[in-house]
Amino acid sequence: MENQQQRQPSMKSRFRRVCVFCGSSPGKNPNYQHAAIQLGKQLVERNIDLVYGGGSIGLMGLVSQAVYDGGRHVLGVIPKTLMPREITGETVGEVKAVSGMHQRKAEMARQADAFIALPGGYGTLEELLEVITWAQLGIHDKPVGLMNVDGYYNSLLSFIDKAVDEGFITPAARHIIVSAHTAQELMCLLEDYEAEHSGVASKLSWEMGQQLGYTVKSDISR
Ligand SMILES: C/C(=C\CNc1ncnc2c1ncn2[C@@H]1O[C@H](COP(=O)(O)O)[C@@H](O)[C@H]1O)CO
Repeated sequence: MENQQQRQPSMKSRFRRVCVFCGSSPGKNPNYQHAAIQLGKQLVERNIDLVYGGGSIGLMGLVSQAVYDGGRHVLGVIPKTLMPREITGETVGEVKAVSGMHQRKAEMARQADAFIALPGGYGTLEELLEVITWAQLGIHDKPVGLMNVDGYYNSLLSFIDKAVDEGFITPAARHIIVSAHTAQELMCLLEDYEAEHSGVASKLSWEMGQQLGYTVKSDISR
């Protein structure tokens, strides 16, 4: 379908670009695929661009196509090793090649004003937990949303609540995760989210920036 750049935005958002983590598989429940498309449409409606892991496979392909079809900018960040079309498929919009998986995550984080995880597997969980950990440390204060489609993440949320009960996660850090069952509800919650954690770990931010190849702290903690 043609990219409809001239479509008028109908809603204002505090976010310019959102990073979506999601399955490289479509999942068995059609509601996961429906949710990926709905999230893409929500971003379009709110005039928000997308950054994601690139390619057209699984839920990644569905969300990126929906954003692209709605006329918003799509940025796919792909490690060079995953670039062959037979691995991740064609990417709509702009493609940024990076040298490895760590650089990909850093670049996606740098480019985004907020993060959202749809259902997914190990890759999605790893990406999600990393941005939560970075928020906990104060490396960034960007909102992190969980699309709990049909209760897919109920067991993860229960586990995190247990970690709070057992003293491994503070109640303040528990509030980093904003979850909802639908894209519309989640976007509304994220728009209102205010970071509760105190202080920015400036030394850590700086060191991580150095490690990841960025020269200034604000590249990540913006
Ligand atoms: C697993 C195989 C290929 C996966 N190909 C990927 N292509 C693009 N992005 C990927 C891929 N694998 C992981 N990612 C990143 O992690 C998330 C998806 O991982 P999940 O394990 O499917 O949840 C996604 O957000 C990407 O950024 C070969 O069989």
